[in-house]
Amino acid sequence: MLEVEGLGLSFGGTTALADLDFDVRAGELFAVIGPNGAGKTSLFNCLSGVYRPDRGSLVLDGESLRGKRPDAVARLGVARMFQNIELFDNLSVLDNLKLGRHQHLRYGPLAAAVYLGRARREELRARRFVEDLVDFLSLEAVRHHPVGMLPYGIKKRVELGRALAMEPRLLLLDEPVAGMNAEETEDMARYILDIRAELGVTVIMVEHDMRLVMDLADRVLVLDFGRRIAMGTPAQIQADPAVIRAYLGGAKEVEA
Ligand SMILES: Nc1ncnc2c1ncn2[C@@H]1O[C@H](COP(=O)(O)OP(=O)(O)OP(=O)(O)O)[C@@H](O)[C@H]1O
Repeated sequence: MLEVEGLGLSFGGTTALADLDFDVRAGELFAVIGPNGAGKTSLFNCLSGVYRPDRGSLVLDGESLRGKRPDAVARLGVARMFQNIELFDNLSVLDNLKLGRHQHLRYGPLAAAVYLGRARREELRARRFVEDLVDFLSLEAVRHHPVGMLPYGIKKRVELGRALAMEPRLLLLDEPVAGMNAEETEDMARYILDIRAELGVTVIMVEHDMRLVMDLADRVLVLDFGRRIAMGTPAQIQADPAVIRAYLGGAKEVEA
C-alpha cells in the first residue's frame, strides 16, 4: 500500500535520509528501528508532510504523498500518533477524540471551541464513531474527564484514539511506549495488535523498545545514517550482521 523509492533528505551538510527504498503491505505492522540520528523521525516527517524530501517518491495506494502538506496527507488517510502528547488538557476525552476527527490538528483553544460549536450536523455521526473508539480503547470510565487529569498511560491511549478518530488507512506511531512502565507497555502492545486485527489499519511504528518491536512487527526496516541496512522479519533482523554491527558500534561510542 505504501511504496518509497530513492528517498533523500539533507540538512545543509547532514544527510538525514539517503536513497531509501522500502514498501509496506496493506494490513502490515511494520517497524522502523535504528540508532540515534539514524533518520527515523525524518522519515516520519517526510511521510506525514512535515518535511519535503529532496529526492525520491512516496506513493500511498497509487497516490503521491511527496510535496503534500500535512493536512492534505491526513485527508489521504495518514494519521500520526505523536511522541509528545498533542491533546487539549482542559477538554474531556470525548471532546479530544471528536476534535481528532477534524484533520487540522493544530488548533488554538478558541478555534477548537468554535469548531465544537459549529459542528452540530456532524455531531451525531461523530458521537457514535467516537463512542465506538471509547469502547475499543476501554476509556469508558474516563470519557468525561479532562485529559490533563489522567495518568500518562491513559493519556497516550487517548492520543492513540485521536489519531484513530480520523479513520486512517495508514497509522504512524512515533515511539508509542516511550516513557511507559511495563504494565502500560503491555496495554499499549495489546491495542496496537487490536488495531491491526480488528480495524485492519496498516501501521508503521518507530520504536526503541526492541522487545516490543520483535514481538509485534511483521517486518522491520533498520536505518543507520539515513540508509537502509536491513529489512525483514524480526528473526532475520536479529541475525543480521549489519544490524548487530550498527547497534554494537553505537554502544561502544556511548561507552567511550
Ligand atoms: N530539522 C533538522 N535540522 C537539521 N538537522 C536535522 C533536522 N532533523 C533531523 N536532522 C538530522 O538528521 C539526522 C537524522 O535525524 P532523525 O531525528 O531523523 O533521527 P532519529 O533516527 O529519529 O533519531 P532519534 O532516535 O535520536 O530520535 C540527524 O543527523 C539529525 O541531526
